[in-house]
Amino acid sequence: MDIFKGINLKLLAFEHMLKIHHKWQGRAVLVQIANPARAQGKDLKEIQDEIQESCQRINRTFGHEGYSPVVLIERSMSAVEKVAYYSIAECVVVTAVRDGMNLTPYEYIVYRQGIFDSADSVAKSPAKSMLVVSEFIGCSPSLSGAIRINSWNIQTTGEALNEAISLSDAEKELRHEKHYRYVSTHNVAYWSKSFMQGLERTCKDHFSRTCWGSGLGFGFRVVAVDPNFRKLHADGIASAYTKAKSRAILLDYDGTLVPQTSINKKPSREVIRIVSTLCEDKQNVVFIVSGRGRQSLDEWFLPCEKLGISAEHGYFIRWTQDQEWETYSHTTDFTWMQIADPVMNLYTESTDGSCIETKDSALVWHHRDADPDFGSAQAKEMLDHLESVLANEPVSVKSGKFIVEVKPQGISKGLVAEKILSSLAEKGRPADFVLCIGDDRSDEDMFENIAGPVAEKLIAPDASIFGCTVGQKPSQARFFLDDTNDVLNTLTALADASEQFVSPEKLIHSFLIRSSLIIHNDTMNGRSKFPHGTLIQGSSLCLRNLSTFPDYVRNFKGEETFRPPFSQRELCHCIDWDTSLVRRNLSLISSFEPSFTYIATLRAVKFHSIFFQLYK
Ligand SMILES: O=P(O)(O)OC[C@H]1O[C@H](O[C@H]2O[C@H](CO)[C@@H](O)[C@H](O)[C@H]2O)[C@H](O)[C@@H](O)[C@@H]1O
Repeated sequence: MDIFKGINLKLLAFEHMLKIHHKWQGRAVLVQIANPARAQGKDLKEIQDEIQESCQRINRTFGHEGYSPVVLIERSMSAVEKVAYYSIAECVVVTAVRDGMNLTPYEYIVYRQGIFDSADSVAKSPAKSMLVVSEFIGCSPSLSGAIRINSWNIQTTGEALNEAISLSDAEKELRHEKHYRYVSTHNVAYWSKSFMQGLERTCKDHFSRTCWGSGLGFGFRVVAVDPNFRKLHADGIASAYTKAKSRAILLDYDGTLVPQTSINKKPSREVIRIVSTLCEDKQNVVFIVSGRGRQSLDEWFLPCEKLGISAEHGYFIRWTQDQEWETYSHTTDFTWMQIADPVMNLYTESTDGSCIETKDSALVWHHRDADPDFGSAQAKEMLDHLESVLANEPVSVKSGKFIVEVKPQGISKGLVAEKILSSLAEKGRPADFVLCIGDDRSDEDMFENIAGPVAEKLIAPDASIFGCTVGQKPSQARFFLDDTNDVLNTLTALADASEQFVSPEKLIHSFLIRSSLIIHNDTMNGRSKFPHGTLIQGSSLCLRNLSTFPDYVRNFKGEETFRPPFSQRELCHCIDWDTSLVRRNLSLISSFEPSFTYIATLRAVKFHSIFFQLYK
C-alpha cells in the first residue's frame, strides 16, 4: 500500500464497470492485495480511509449474501498464497499513477502459465491471461498484449476492465502466449548479457578515443571523439587552399555563418564580403547548403552573384544567381502535410513559445523559445508521434537544433554535396580541395558523403578534404571550429589567399557595390571621373572623416551629391591605409556607423583620387 499505487482509482473504475455493465454484478470479484504500507503519515491515512470507504460502498451497493464484489486483503501475504491468487485470476489490473518497473504483471504471466509436469495424466488446456496496466509503469511498453490505460481516467479504465474479461478465450490465449514468450526469453540472464554487450560496445574504442568535457552545469557532458578529430587551423587549410586548382566550398548557414542565438538572421556585411571574395575566385565553387527556404537565402546573398545556393536541404538548387532554381525531387505528393500539420498543431498548442514553419517542401516545428526542458521533451514525443503516423508516407522526420522537421524522403545535404562534386567532375575539373562546414545533424550527411566512396570517384586523387563541424562534439567530420567567429576567421584566411590574385580595382569595385557608396568625382586634381584602371599596387587608400580634411570640405561644398554641414559627431573617425592592405581594411569599413559621412581618398601613383561617401 503506497499512495501512488492508484488503488482507489482501481476501485472507482471497478465500480463504474459494475454500474455500466450489469452482467458482471454477482459474477466479477476484485481481490485487492494491499501489502502493508512502507511509510506512514497523514496522506497515507487519507488514502486508506478513502479505500475503505470505496470498498464498503461497492459491497453495499452491488453485494449480497455470499457475494462481495471487492475483497480487500490488508495483511502481509506469503508467496505461496499470492501465487494461488494470481493463478486463478482472469485478469490482473495495475493502476499505479507513478512507479518503477513493477514486476507484478510479469509474475502473473508466469503463474498463469503454470508448470507442465510430463507425469500429468491430464492434458493441460492452453493458458490464458489478461492484463490491464497503467501507462505510467515501467513494464507497460514491453507488454504489447496488455490493455494500457491512463489510470486517472476512471471511465476508460472501467471500460478496459470490461473488455479484458469479456474477450474470447482464444484472444486471451494468444495474448498470454505473446506475453509468456517475452517474459520467458527476457529473463535476468538475458538482461545482464545485453547490458554487458551494450557496455562493451560503448566502451570499445574508449582507449583509442579522446575525451572532451563540453557544456556547463547540468548540461556538462563528456564526449569521446576520434583521436583524429582536431581543430582546423587556418594556416594548414590556407596552404592546401593555395595549392589547389579546383575547390568546392560548402557552407551551412545557421550556426555556421550566423550564430544560432542571433536575433537578426541576415548575414553580416563581413559574411557577405567573405563569401563574395571566395566566389570571385575562378577556381572556387562556393555553395550555401541550408535547410532554410530559398527566398530568404536568395535575398540575403544578392550581392554574391556567383554563389550557389541549396535551399530546404537540397530540395532546391541554384547554381549561380543568373540561373533558375532547380528542384531535385520528383515528389509532387505533399498530402502528408495534412497528416503532419494537425499533430504539430497539437504540440504547438500545448507548448508555449513553439511554432510551425511551413516551407515549400517541408514542415518544421520550432521550440527555441519554449521552456528548454519541456520543449525538448515535447520534441522527442512529437518525433515518435510523427514517425508513427507518417510511417507509410514518403517522408523523413528529423530533429535538429530546437527543431523537428518533416521533409521528403531522399532529400539530404549529403546528396547536394555529391551533386556539386559530380558537376565539377563532369566539367573535367574534379575538386582537389573540398571544404564543408556545418553545425547540425543535417550537415553530418555532407561530412559523410564528401569522404565516402561515391565522392572518392568524383574528386581528384590527391584532394584535400576538410569536413568541419562547429563545436566539439561527436561527428563524422574530422575537424572542428569553436564557433561562428572561428568559422569567419578561417574563411577570411582563405578569402585573403584568393584576394592576392584579385586586382585592387575589382576589390574596390565589389566593395563599392556592397557598401552602397556613392563615388564623388575627383575634383582634387581637376579630373571629373573616377580614373578607372589607375589603381595599382603600391597606391594608398585613405578613409577620412571631414574634420581631418577641412580643405577638401571647402573643395566639395559645391558638389551636388555632397551633404554639408556635418555635425561634430560625424567628424570623429579617421583611418589611413596602404593599398597593399586594402583587402584587409575594407572589412573595417563595415564596422563604421553607417549614418556617418566619410570621405575616402584612393590615391594612385599620380595622385589620382576618388572620393566616396558612405550613406546608410
Ligand atoms: O541548414 P541550416 O542553415 O542550419 O538551417 C536549418 C534550419 O534553419 C532555420 O532554423 C534555425 O533558425 C531558427 C530561427 O530562425 C531557430 O529557431 C532554429 O533553431 C534553427 O535551426 C529554419 O527556420 C529551418 O527551416 C531550417 O531547417
